[in-house]
Amino acid sequence: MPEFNFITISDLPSIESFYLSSQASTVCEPERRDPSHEPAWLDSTPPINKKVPPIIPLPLFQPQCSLHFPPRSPGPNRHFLLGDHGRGVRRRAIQRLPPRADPPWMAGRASSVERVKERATGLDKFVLREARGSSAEVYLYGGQVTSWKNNSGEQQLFLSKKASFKPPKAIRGGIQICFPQLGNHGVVEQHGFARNRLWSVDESPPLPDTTSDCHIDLILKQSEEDMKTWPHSYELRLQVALSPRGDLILTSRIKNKNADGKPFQFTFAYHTYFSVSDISEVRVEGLDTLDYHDNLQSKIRCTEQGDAVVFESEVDRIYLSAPPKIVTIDHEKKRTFVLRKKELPDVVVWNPWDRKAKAMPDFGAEEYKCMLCVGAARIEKPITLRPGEEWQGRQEISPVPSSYSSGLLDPEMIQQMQRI
Ligand SMILES: O=P(O)(O)OC[C@H]1O[C@H](O)[C@H](O)[C@@H](O)[C@@H]1O
Repeated sequence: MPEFNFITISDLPSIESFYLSSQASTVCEPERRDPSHEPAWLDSTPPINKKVPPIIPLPLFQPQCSLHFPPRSPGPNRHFLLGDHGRGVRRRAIQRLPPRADPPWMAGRASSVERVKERATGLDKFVLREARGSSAEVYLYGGQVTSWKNNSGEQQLFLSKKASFKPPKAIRGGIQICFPQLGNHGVVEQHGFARNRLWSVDESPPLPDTTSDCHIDLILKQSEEDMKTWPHSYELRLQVALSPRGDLILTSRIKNKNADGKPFQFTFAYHTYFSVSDISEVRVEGLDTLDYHDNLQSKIRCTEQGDAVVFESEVDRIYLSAPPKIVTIDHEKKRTFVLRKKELPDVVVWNPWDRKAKAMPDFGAEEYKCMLCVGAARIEKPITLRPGEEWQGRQEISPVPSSYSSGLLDPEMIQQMQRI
């Protein structure tokens, strides 16, 4: 699903139906007055996501209306043509749209990235503060995000009160980077070594894919010690970014730097601990009908029967070949996490429930009630890289109001998105 750009068109001509086009392409043809109609598309070059319905019914005959567009369609400051349908472009109108203005409270505020030494742990972390209010904390230890607050300052990630920040234990919570393996199927330790190694700041990061001006780039390379068990030279880059909307975007790049000509193979996961209000009120959508490996039943392959995953006992699964968008709905908190992923087909879903919670030294006995792991991964089909080759994977999480569920957008969400 694309994100949306919003524009406001003033002075709509009073015509019964119209179409709207941009320099690049025709955008959509709203059906006559009936808001329940899907728009018809006048052409398909370049392809536009046809699943996008006219979320805000187009109020014809009103002097002003808001329309939504997929991101590749025109943004601010571009020309639009407005014409009545069927008879050519009769009332040709070209509008130059004003750039979306920042809200007044943003005046003088800028994003920042600060390096801080944590007194309690002695570890270095980066504090990202996006100008519109969201923030994140990223440790050099594990390259791990341990905190992510939305634009209203609410924590979105779970971090155990009993988390250990002492190597070699991985920090329990946040987003763990699992490389070069997830689980214990491989030659290295459970979930790989990346989550408990000290990363460095990436001094020569690749150009960011996002428009975010609030990000940190980290890098992990092989150590002599690790070469004993996993004899490969690699560069694992991680960029953590906050978007103006408060989304948390993680991009990883892994490059084979072997000088001996040998390829290597790995699996990967963003083991993401969400903070939830009450696990029994949470549902994960987007995984229905998928096959999964059930780690509680010797990894046997099962098929999801429900239309959503709900939690009444321990769950430890790897869903296979999931769609690019997975939605975790927290009814009680009225909050939804929309997780979008690239090159990471699989999804880890885990809640230890009471018995396992008690058995974990770095996890509170009751904490299973307020956390849920849902993370993008690449497990079933490991990646093989030859020397010089690079792989890139990405996980993007957006916090949205709970009335949003898979594939549907509602006016409340749109209003909220319009405000930022
Ligand atoms: O305790 P950890 O090594 O961090 O692993 C925590 C959990 O991670 C994954 O979700 C695995 O599927 C679980 O079996 C495991 O218990």
